[in-house]
Amino acid sequence: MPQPSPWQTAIPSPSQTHRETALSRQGQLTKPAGSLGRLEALAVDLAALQNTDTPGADRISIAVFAADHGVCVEEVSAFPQAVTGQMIANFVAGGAAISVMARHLQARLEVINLGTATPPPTSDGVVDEAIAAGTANLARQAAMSTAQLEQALAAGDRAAQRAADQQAQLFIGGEMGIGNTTSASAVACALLAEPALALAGPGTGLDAEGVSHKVTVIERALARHGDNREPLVVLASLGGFEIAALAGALIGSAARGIPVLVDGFIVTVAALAAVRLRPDLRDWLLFAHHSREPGHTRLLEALNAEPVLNLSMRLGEGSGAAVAVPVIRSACALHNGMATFADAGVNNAE
Ligand SMILES: O=C(O)c1ccc[n+]([C@@H]2O[C@H](COP(=O)([O-])O)[C@@H](O)[C@H]2O)c1
Ligand SMILES: Cc1cc2nc[nH]c2cc1C
Repeated sequence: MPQPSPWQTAIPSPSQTHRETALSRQGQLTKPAGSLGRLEALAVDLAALQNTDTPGADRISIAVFAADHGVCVEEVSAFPQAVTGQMIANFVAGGAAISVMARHLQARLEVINLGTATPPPTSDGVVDEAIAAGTANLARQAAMSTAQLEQALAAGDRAAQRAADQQAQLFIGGEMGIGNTTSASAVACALLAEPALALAGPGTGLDAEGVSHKVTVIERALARHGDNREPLVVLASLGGFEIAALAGALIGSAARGIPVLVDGFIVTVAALAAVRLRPDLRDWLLFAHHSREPGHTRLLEALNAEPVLNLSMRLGEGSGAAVAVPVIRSACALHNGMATFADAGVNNAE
């Protein structure tokens, strides 16, 4: 009997008992009901997901998935492709935004190389999951084979297993890949049956002319792909290794009972593909921030997601999710530490 693929494993249901206990506690804490706004719902969601009365986000696992994209030959990015490999080295050297945030949060950071066109200047400390030296040019052919897609999904699942081994209370997936907003936009267009114009944006910083060229490249890819919306077919045809690995990591985290804090545009596309594949994943996703990349608004709406922050960030790497962690920690500290009306001898509303 062939082994089931990792993304086929069961995803548990959040604990209804802990949700109810947490909701009841929120109603007894010394504050007018609802006055902590979204912080209340965040604490209640985490209590249900973590199967506990005392939710927390002290132990965080961040995995940054990096890969190159064949579609870069179509000149769809403001930056050269070599930056992907160079940034991998910067992530492990500690100089990237996500490296700083991981230290700041005392989170575990791992950097996973799914395959770059130019090898990183150093691979010390990088998890090597290289599949190929980047995907094929999705404007002209399928980005990857189904075997490569399975490899990427499995690499993501292994990252989720390492997070579980560390007893992570929260998983953050980040990404890095020059050209990946073209791939992510194309995947989103195929899944949502939207035109390229609705989802393509500047990415790392294209001007208006650059964005129109990117739209024509995505239109070509969509015409080649046809109207198949099956998530695995869409990922193989239009995706990237890091996007597919993220989809595997999100499903793998949920399957192991670890809630996920979703980052920006590219991670949200991976989340959309993963939710289409496994609808029960949706319960396990908290949305960290609203990216400046214009297509993110449509994606958040498709996932019925209300992100915690909107700071006009558009960096990727998991940086927006990392910046939202102090808010999540605040929600948990308040939930766990506040006195109840009864404890404090404060009168509740009539
Ligand atoms: O996360 C986001 O919302 C986001 C929005 C725009 C760009 N990025 C990052 O920029 C890179 C892709 O941009 P581009 O223009 O090369 O397609 C990639 O490494 C992403 O991490 C990330
Ligand atoms: C420098 C740089 C850093 C990044 N981090 C994520 N995407 C990126 C793209 C560029 C260009």
